Amino acid sequence: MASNTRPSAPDLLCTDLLQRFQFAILEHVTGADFRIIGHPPAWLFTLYPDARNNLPLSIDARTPVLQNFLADAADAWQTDGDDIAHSGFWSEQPEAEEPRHFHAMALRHGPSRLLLIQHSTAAYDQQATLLQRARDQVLRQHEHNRGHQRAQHELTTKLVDMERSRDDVAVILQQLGLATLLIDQEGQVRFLSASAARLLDTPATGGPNGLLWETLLPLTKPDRLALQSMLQQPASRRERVQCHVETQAGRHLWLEIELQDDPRDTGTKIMFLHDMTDVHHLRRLLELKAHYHDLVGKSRGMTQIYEQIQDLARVDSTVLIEGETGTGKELVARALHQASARHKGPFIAANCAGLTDSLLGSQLFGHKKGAFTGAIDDQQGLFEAAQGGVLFLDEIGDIPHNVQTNLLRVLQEKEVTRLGETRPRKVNVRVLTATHHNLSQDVAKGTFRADLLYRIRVSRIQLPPLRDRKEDIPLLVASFLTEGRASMGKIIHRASPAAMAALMEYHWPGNVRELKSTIECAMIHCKGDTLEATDLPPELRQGPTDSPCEVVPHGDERSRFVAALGQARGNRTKAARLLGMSRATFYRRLSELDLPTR
Ligand SMILES: Nc1ncnc2c1ncn2[C@@H]1O[C@H](COP(=O)(O)OP(=O)(O)OP(=O)(O)O)[C@@H](O)[C@H]1O
Repeated sequence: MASNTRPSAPDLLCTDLLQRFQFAILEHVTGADFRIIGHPPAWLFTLYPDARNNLPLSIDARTPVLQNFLADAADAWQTDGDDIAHSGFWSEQPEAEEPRHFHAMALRHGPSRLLLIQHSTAAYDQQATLLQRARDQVLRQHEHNRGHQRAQHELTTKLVDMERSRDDVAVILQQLGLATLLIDQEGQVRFLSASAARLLDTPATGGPNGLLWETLLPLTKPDRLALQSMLQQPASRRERVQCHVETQAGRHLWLEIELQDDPRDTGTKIMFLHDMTDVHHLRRLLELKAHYHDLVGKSRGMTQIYEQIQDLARVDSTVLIEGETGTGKELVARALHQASARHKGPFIAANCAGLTDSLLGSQLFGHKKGAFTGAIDDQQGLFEAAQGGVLFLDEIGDIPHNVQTNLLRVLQEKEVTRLGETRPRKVNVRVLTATHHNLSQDVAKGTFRADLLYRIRVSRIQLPPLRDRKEDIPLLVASFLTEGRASMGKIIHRASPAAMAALMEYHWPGNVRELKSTIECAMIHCKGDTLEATDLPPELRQGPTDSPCEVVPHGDERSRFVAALGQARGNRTKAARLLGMSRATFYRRLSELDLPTR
């Protein structure tokens, strides 16, 4: 075990708690060198066997994601605030072992630059489940917190042995440094330890002061009821109660409250307050920053998008989502739907590109039987289908003029009239739209109605291209490897440092969609458990290659399209995927390039 532990008294509980969570705590020394704080978990030595003897521990290409993360960590260490940098989840598979999943956080603690690495015990490809489980795990692990149990044992023994006055109890509680209250049968606070007073931003009280615990602890009603009910339970059936408290100084705390009987008088209860606020914040940060619904990314650009989505989820306005092809516009629309009060209603996506006036009109607004040739039945449109939910209109810049006029009317009146009918029907639908066009320019050119633009652009979200947020690439790669593992059944856990460098270097004109198809393609050709640079398409590599990976050659755009169609044997969906673009964009470019769309 590492010998240079630094157990300063106030940090002991915290360090112990982090270790309970399987955190390895490293302090930055210089460059990639770190000093291990406390007792490192055994898994650290499976990653860095030499750390057992050769301190300091040097982070290197054995953990490429972690090595990569050091650049982000350096930024977080430089700030004076409470910035925490998150690596997101990644996997390592030490020789002859099951894959293990990790995430790391970098933060400053006074002058110390800390790197916390956590071994995540659940499968990281089920992050949502993991977060829920992690929370349960927090509770379970905390339950077994040895330091705390020792303290409680010591307390109980002393109470039984000594049978002294309450003053003695108070002295012991005080010395143990735990946040505790003693409450009598009437619910009055008989004692409040200095730690508890500090935690609650209230003066300590060594003796009875007539204050009820409900007054001292400003809990929400459900939390108060839960605690009251726990007070009635026999000791064997009591569980910890999780509570949120806003202190007198306005601080928000997340506590777990544990109740014990005073061994000399079971009418008196000892309340232990466990402060879980940091853990709560860390988890929230982790949850908020590394991914949001199905969106992956922890760059500043993406975290700002997550915040925007959260804000816009609270209102019901139309939103225009702008961004290059493959930047995740549809995922943003889906996240907005999921985060909003309409999440129980439907999410209907319609692509407006490449459809004629009447087809798109009938698709959106519905039609009456006989309204046009082929209208063999009454048919509701997508507006009606999205009733109570969200209608996402992709490629809104491509809708024909006639449909623009009808759409404007629906947005204004909140009612649709099916083609061939005169009776309008009320609709309650939130409309989200997306485009890669510059709609202001389309308005200037006269191809898009200005009044419709103002209607749909009440709020806007602008997605950054991938080349402007390359720090998201390792996280996206990890996420696509996970998806690929599930769908292809190939156990590939990581990209080699050289492959990762090539992925970071490339300019990604097709953005995240192109990255995703690149990883899928590379996984097909990968022979081992690590993606190598040679598994990547040639445009990402330097020098010639004999990789059999299916790729589209460089050259002018028309030849690239022709080559892609050839490779895909005329299958347009496959050709679009090879070029890293959506079908809609592919069809649009085909007609712009004067290539057959059928
Ligand atoms: N931030 C992201 N995290 C994870 N996957 C992403 C992200 N952004 C895009 N993707 C993936 O890339 C692909 C394209 O995403 P999406 O269809 O949302 O892009 P788009 O901007 O709407 O594209 P287009 O303009 O071509 O229709 C999808 O497979 C999606 O899952």
